[in-house]
Amino acid sequence: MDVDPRNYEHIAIKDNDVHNIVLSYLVHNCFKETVDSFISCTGMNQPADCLEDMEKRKKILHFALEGNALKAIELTEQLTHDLLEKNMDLHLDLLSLHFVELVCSRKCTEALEFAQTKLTPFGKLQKYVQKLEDFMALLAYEEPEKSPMFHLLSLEYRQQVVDSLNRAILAHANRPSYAAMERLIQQTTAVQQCLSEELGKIGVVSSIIIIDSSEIVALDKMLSLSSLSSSSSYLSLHSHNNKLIFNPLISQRFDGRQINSENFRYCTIKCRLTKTKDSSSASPNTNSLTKEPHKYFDQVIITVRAGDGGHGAVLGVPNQSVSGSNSKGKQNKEKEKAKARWKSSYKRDFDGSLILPIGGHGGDVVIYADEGKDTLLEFHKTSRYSAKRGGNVDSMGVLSSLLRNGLVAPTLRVPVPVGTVVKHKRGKLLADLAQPGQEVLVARGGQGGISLLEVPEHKRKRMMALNTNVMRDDSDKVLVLGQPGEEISLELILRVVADVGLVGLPNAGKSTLLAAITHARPDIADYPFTTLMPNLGRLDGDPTLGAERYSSEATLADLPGLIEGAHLGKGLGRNFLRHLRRTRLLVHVVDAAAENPVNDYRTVKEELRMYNPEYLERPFIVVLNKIDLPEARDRLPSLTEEIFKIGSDEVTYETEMRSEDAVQSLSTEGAKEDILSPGTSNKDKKDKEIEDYPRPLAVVGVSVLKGIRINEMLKEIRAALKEC
Ligand SMILES: Nc1nc2c(ncn2[C@@H]2O[C@H](COP(=O)(O)OP(=O)(O)OP(=O)(O)O)[C@@H](O)[C@H]2O)c(=O)[nH]1
Ligand SMILES: [Mg+2]
Repeated sequence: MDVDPRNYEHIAIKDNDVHNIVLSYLVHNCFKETVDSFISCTGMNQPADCLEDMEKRKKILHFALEGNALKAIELTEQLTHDLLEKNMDLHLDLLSLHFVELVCSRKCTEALEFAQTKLTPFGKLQKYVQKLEDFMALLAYEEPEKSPMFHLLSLEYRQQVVDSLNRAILAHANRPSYAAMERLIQQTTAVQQCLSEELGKIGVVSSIIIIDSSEIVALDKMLSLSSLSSSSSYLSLHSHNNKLIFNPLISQRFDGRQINSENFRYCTIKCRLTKTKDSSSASPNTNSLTKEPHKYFDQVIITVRAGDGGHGAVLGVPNQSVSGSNSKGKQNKEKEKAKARWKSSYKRDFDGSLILPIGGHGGDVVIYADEGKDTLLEFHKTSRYSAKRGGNVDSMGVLSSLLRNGLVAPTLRVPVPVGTVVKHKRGKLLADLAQPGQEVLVARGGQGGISLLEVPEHKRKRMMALNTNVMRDDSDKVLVLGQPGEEISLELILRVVADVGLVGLPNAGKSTLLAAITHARPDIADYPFTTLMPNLGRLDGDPTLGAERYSSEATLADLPGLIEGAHLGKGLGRNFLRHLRRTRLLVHVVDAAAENPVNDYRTVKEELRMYNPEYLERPFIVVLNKIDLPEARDRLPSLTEEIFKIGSDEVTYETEMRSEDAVQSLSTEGAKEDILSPGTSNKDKKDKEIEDYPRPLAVVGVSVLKGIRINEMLKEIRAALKEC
């Protein structure tokens, strides 16, 4: 009788099947006591063959897990003879456990010697080199638990090795290396994943039929879930000839054979897929990033780590003894030859001293200003940057002229937007990357380790004549190890670099103005706070200047709109007011068709004054926008006059930020508050009225949308830029 998968759910599960799965799991993992009580509870027969070696395996695994890897190796060899000889991966893993144990107990000399005698022979095979380097690197750290290779010291790593040892011993005894239950869990996970990929993140109840669970092997990839529709939530896994077949509808594809219920034993597992949160959106950081990018636009903390230096090596002197010859003359001849070979194999400096290879320098970390970057947003997603470690000197080698220095790791170059200030997390200013291409070295890679000669005591005297620095000496041993690279937490603060800052209430037309005179394409819409983050645009040079036109090019920054109370944090504008710091000229954009444009203008000025009175001392022009609308056009003359009158003739513009002010302002960025607190030296400025500050350089009526009087406005902007 063919089996309809929809009927699988009604198939009764036999207790015995489940008991077998559980028992095999307990035996597999050497839970001896539990095995005994499980058997007595369920009344199952003692599976004598399986229990036989459980005791021995348990002992071996126990030693390995406790850190006595050498004992575990010894017992494994007794139980399995050639297992470790054949399985080099496992052998190295076990030896590494002993090495790690020595490192953890700070027995560095012992660890180094153990590595040289037992681990480095594995380095003959390229596939082990990286692993060996990682282990050796542990020696370079005073606190290896805090090194980048810390996971090698973890219990998880040890457990992993113990698990693979267990599997290898079982496989060696021709027993399944994974317990049926482990397989089952793996398969269930795979099915769950396939289901959720296929059906989306909707709730699905699926019945997974595991057939002949003791024989379950990996999923057969030839079958797909293509025929799975959201309504068919039944899957079946068929085991036949050690092949597991996975198909929503009973497979006609199953080697062309008919499947019927008599061929298989069944065991049903129910699994419910529930709505799961997408892990990427689960992180609060990413979540808030997508919702409120403006908050993360210009400030971030990152950690950078330079690469560790590669290790030097303790180099052996080539073996000069010649064995197997009885003839003295021949022996002497061979000896002479070996001596000559050994001498010529030295690399020497011009003064005859030996040159020994050194480990490669670890990669430095450099931060540089890149014109292609606009924001610091991406650093919120990836906040850790690590350079590569330098290459080791070939520790297998004897001294020869072919021995090379370890490879120098490349510098890790991290691009940031132009205008980024780089600081130590706790304050110290490192660099202000205001020009494209400017860079700062923030973390130095570790120095590579030196190499030493392993010279027997009786030859030492003669060798000393060659070079005094190459002798092996206990106190120098540490220098053989590459030095750790620097790690540092940095604060990056973006200061938009622009010549002109556009300020005004929301909806005044700032973004429209930017789009009208530059190639920038900011979002424009008929509602406030369209602009959430500054937009930059490049104003072409003045064509009337001929060849000098390029010197009159300028960058404009369109900032989010300001509202009353912005200096106290209302709206978005305050987040960006600090970006006006580097501008030379401000352009106040006023909606001349608004209810009270003069009031609007005053509001913006007041906010600037409250935030930083110096902003009112900066040269500025006023653009009365939207004069295509009759209500603006009609009152343009009176508005122009009124606005022009606000301010004093007597004060002059502060056309330049003095350099010490600039440095001061950057080094106090940590406080983030540009608002002056009472008692500061600028208190007087803050107490001044708007009328006490300079008047605008010009007031122009335009319609940036309709292109009315744009040229006049450009003329005023250019003239003002020339002045400051
Ligand atoms: N009639 C008219 N409408 C304009 C003019 N300039 C801009 N607008 C309109 O005013 C609205 C707001 O323009 P935006 O450029 O987005 O204003 P904004 O100052 O950047 O606003 P925020 O980004 O919210 O601060 C849009 O609907 C524009 O089409 C103009 O000269 N005339
Ligand atoms: Mg805008």
